Amino acid sequence: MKQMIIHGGKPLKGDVWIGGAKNSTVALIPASILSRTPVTLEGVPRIADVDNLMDLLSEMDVKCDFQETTLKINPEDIHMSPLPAGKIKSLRASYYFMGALLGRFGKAVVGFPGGDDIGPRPIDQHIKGFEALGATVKNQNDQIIITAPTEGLKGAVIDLAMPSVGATINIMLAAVTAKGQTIINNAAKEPEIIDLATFLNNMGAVVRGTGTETIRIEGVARLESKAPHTIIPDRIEAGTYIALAATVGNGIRIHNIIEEHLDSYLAKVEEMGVVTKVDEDSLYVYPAGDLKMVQVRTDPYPGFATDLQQPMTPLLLSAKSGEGIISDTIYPKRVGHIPELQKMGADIQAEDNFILIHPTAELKGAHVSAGEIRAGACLMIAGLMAKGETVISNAGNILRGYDRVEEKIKKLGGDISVIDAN
Ligand SMILES: CC(=O)N[C@H]1[C@@H](OP(=O)(O)OP(=O)(O)OC[C@H]2O[C@@H](n3ccc(=O)[nH]c3=O)[C@H](O)[C@@H]2O)O[C@H](CO)[C@@H](O)[C@@H]1O
Ligand SMILES: C=C(OP(=O)(O)O)C(=O)O
Repeated sequence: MKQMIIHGGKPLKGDVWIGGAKNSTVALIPASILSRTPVTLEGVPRIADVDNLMDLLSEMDVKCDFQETTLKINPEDIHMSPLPAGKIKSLRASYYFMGALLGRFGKAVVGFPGGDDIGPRPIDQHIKGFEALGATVKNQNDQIIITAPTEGLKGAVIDLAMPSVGATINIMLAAVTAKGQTIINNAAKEPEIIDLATFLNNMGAVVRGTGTETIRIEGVARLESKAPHTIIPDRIEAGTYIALAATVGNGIRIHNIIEEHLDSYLAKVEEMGVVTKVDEDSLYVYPAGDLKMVQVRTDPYPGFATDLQQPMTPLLLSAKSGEGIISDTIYPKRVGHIPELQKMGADIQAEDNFILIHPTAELKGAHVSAGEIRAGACLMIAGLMAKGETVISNAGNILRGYDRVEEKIKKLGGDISVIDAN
């Protein structure tokens, strides 16, 4: 088990570079098997989710070569293989192999995905989408078996009950090679979905309307990658460093960002009184003065991202007065950080589906556990703020999605290390 050890209380300063978006990357890697030619992805983050997806690709004889931030994927010798358990459970996005295998082979046998423990995460909308395209979906021994009819998948109109990121992407992956037109209504609008559409369209797919609530797909027979694809920057990683800079920063410049992707988040941070200056693709966070408490409500994009409510919490704790209320409408039970922050002396409680936060003058180091990736990011920032030593167990959950985090924080002057502990 990985442990993150932090000696807090030191001001951080300097420059940090944001990696490629985890939630794009984990869709682009499964999407690569739709290509009949080798694929090159640039700006790939060094995160455990990528390692696990590469292991899943190797089970299907897809070769990967990952150097620096360039990942070459060669699916030319791919064979259809069931992906029943093991690595499938290590991340959420392994479910994209359902759509990708169905699109490529007309059949997918994939175990139920893992991922963060943030409350119930059903996949009924994914299944509804596959069935609308003509596939038969069976649930056997903790595996989903999805089979296209002999004549292949056929385009359909699919009305999602909610704008699910995963269902939108999975349906896109299956529909790009289906016969005829597919329309996804009430589609998710996240930037990562646009990134995936750019990748697919550059391989010959015809996907229109991503970023709006209606996506139209005209099925094509064959996809071929012809040019490298550069992944968009990770807006959640960027938001995490903004919270870090506003709590323990003494002037931090965050490079490789797309400001528009952070609009709702920056609006809240600025409402608190944090001063930032945006340049072309970087953002400078000034050392924070007295901060005002604010209320936060998470929503689907372009609303405030659920993945940023926990990383922003240490910033709310450092407000001068008032009561902060967080309402996470996507995952109301995403509260695993609360008992851990309480161990550090934070005045924070979960009540019904709300999180109540009161200013906490000083956090103290403690032994805490990162139950999931963003709870971990929250505890990491709290540890950097706190007096004394903080030991975060289950730190592998942080490494699942934060690119070279130890190196980046050390470079800013933070006293942080990640060790193997048993
Ligand atoms: C790999 C990836 O991109 N993960 C992100 C993705 O997760 P993920 O794709 O799993 O999240 P969804 O957008 O699908 O979920 C949104 C909401 O819809 C519900 N739902 C979803 C699908 C379904 O079939 N039925 C159903 O009820 C979920 O329980 C949740 O309440 O979007 C989440 C919401 O922004 C983020 O927190 C995750 O970081
Ligand atoms: C919930 C998250 O990830 P995943 O969907 O991969 O579990 C996240 O990135 O915050």
